[in-house]
Amino acid sequence: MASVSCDNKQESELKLKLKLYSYWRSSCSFRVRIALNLKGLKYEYKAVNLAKGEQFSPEFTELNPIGYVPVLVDGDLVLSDSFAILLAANIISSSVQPLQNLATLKCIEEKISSDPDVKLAWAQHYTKKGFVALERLLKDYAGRFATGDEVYLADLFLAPQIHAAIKRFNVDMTQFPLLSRLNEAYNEIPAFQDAMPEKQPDTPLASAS
Ligand SMILES: N[C@@H](CCC(=O)N[C@@H](CS)C(=O)NCC(=O)O)C(=O)O
Repeated sequence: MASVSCDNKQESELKLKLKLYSYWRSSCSFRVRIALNLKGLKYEYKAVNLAKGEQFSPEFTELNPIGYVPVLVDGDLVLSDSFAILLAANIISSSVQPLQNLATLKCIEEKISSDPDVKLAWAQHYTKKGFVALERLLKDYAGRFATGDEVYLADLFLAPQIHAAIKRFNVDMTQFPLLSRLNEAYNEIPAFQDAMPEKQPDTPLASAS
């Protein structure tokens, strides 16, 4: 019995070794949640409420001085950028997500207009601009997934951005048939489903279970 409980203890310590600082709606965290799920890696979910500004708390900025999620902590190793965790899918990461990030939208609200429609139009504009480019770029490469018939890095970046476009920014996806088809494929995979914002422990959405 003693050795069993010791094994169990080791197992639970191992499970708790990985900690993901995440926010339910964060597309950058969503990328990493998919990757961890695909790898079958269990992690402790550490919720950082971006809407309440918890990313600027001293405890969090100790881990990531720029105040962004995700942060993955593996023992003594702290990885504070989804690129470092996953490598690249550049259009989403450089030309779409930063332009619809909470920090950008807040700046527009403070410096340009407090009308929520202005923020929404901005987010829609840059999302569509990126999606138009992606539809063209992926047309000769896509299979079931973005770059073939296997899930690869581009899919980890695309799925969260398409999800945000639909659920958060109300983008008309009929203009993007290829991305819509990819989104349907993502929605069938458990690793993607379990990483979705509405399934996270910190989601305020009623559908959370
Ligand atoms: N390059 C970073 C970007 C991280 C990032 O922009 N995170 C967003 C959530 S998706 C965030 O924490 N935003 C907080 C804010 O805007 O204050 C990465 O890929 O991890």
